[in-house]
Amino acid sequence: MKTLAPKTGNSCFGCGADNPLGLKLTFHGDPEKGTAWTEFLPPHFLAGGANMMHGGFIALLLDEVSSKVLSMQGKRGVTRNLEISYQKPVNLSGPVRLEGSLIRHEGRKHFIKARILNPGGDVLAESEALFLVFNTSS
Ligand SMILES: CCCCCCCC(=O)SCCNC(=O)CCNC(=O)[C@H](O)C(C)(C)COP(=O)(O)OP(=O)(O)OC[C@H]1O[C@@H](n2cnc3c(N)ncnc32)[C@H](O)[C@@H]1OP(=O)(O)O
Repeated sequence: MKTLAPKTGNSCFGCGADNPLGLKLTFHGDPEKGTAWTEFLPPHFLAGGANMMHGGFIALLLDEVSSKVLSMQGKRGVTRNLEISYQKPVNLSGPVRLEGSLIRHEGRKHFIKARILNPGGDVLAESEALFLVFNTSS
């Protein structure tokens, strides 16, 4: 098990310590299994309408936890493709859990699935992403 905490000098909206507007998320994961996860209480400024999270921020969270699957393994890459299924509203009055896992990789191409769950274990949104990794030779 590995933990990635926000670092100074990193202004990433999701995980950096130096973004005053950022979420400053800490992630956990298993590099060998290719997994990453976190739990947090979404701030209300992520709202889209009523008490629901904005769809763009849902995409951000799925992208973020997907990228952390790679970070856990010491890999650096960027999102080439992100396909999202919005299944239920993400309610802003309770905590959410983000989970990501590596499906497979072909050289630099890494295929990663992710999801957002509520405390009852309901899947609210899911994604499949293609990340292109810079620092891999296999
Ligand atoms: C540094 C850490 C930051 C982490 C931040 C968290 C993640 C992010 O939010 S990153 C920000 C958002 N992403 C970006 O800004 C990336 C913008 N895009 C780019 O820079 C480029 O498109 C880049 C570098 C990803 C890829 O460019 P390029 O090397 O030309 O690759 P490209 O040819 O377009 O596609 C790569 C491969 O994916 C394949 N591919 C593309 N889409 C798909 C798809 N939907 N399904 C399967 N394969 C696909 C292509 O066929 C190609 O395959 P092959 O290499 O075998 O021919």
